Amino acid sequence: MSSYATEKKVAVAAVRRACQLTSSVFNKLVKNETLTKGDKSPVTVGDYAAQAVISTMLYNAFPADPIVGEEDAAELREESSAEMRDRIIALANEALTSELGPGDEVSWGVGPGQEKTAVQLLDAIDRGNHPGGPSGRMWTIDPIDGTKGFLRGEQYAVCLSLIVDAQVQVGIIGCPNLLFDPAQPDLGRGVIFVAVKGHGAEQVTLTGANPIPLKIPCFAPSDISFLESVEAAHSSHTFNERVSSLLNITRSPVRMDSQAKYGCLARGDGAAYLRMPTGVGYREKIWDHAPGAILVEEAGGVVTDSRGGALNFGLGRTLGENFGVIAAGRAVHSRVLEAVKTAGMEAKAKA
Ligand SMILES: Nc1ncnc2c1ncn2[C@@H]1O[C@H](COP(=O)(O)O)[C@@H](O)[C@H]1OP(=O)(O)O
Ligand SMILES: [Mg+2]
Ligand SMILES: [Mg+2]
Ligand SMILES: [Mg+2]
Repeated sequence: MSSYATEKKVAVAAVRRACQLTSSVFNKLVKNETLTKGDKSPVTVGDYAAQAVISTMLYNAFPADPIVGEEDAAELREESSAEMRDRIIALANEALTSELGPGDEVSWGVGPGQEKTAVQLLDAIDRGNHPGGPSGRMWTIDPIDGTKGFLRGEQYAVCLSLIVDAQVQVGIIGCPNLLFDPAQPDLGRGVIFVAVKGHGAEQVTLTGANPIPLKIPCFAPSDISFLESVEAAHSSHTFNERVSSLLNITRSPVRMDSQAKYGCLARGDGAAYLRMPTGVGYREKIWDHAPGAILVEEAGGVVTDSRGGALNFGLGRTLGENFGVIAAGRAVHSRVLEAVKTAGMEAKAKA
């Protein structure tokens, strides 16, 4: 099985630079309220600029690889976006060319990259327009996952994956605001989760240091707690409550935005991630689950939809029909799956 060593190096380096960018956007634009509350622009600036950085670095290393990215530059190309566009270009170039210190020589093969023109960076964002599908290599980019968490100064994630013939091979999740070790808060914040299919999962610092292999622990029933979205609109809190009570779970759920939930699951901060749709019609996106799914599987866990079926990353930009997501260690997963089926039947009988 390929170890995807070059892909992993480039992907970690790209996520590292993008994390530096999103942190700086938060400090410059969100924390100081440079832009008014409720204005979606700080996150929009961060989204576009981070996708530009990651896409540029991927192109440098793998020019033929298609990209399924969340953002596209259509709006940015409009004359009315000139001010925001300039800000994005400056931020992306700063992130692409800054000296990051130890471990950075991997980024471009030879240290920091060259400045890019506005045209090159807009084109880089638009390279994320690949439709996805069942065959070939493709990368997924979610430049800021958990935008609500980003704006609150809580959890968000910079997410990147490599999919080959519909199978996720490499997954990287950068979490600038996540404690490196919740048991040792003085180690500070900032984690990059890394997984390669068949080669395990690990976490490193934002500088790529201190690698720690990840393995989902076995949980005693009394230690089980759920990880779930903060936003009730993104996944059903009430359904999770019912599943918890069917399993006699007494611990409160841990609420957190973004794919940081998959990372926390992979290292044992929470025993199961349950994401049930809140209504009909929303289709989960592949960039919201591919990096998390490979991470949890490589840490020894199981990721399925709510019926126990595999997530299909070969259907296009979405996971197709949305039946939710259940991720957990093997033993917990089968118990949660049973309870989800029971809760689902109860809900149907009531409707
Ligand atoms: N109705 C919805 N159901 C499920 N997920 C959603 C819904 N609306 C948005 N999302 C996505 O959920 C992800 C965040 O999940 P969480 O709340 O667990 O952090 C985001 O990628 C967000 O997409 P988007 O970035 O387009 O808003
Ligand atoms: Mg997302
Ligand atoms: Mg996003
Ligand atoms: Mg979004």
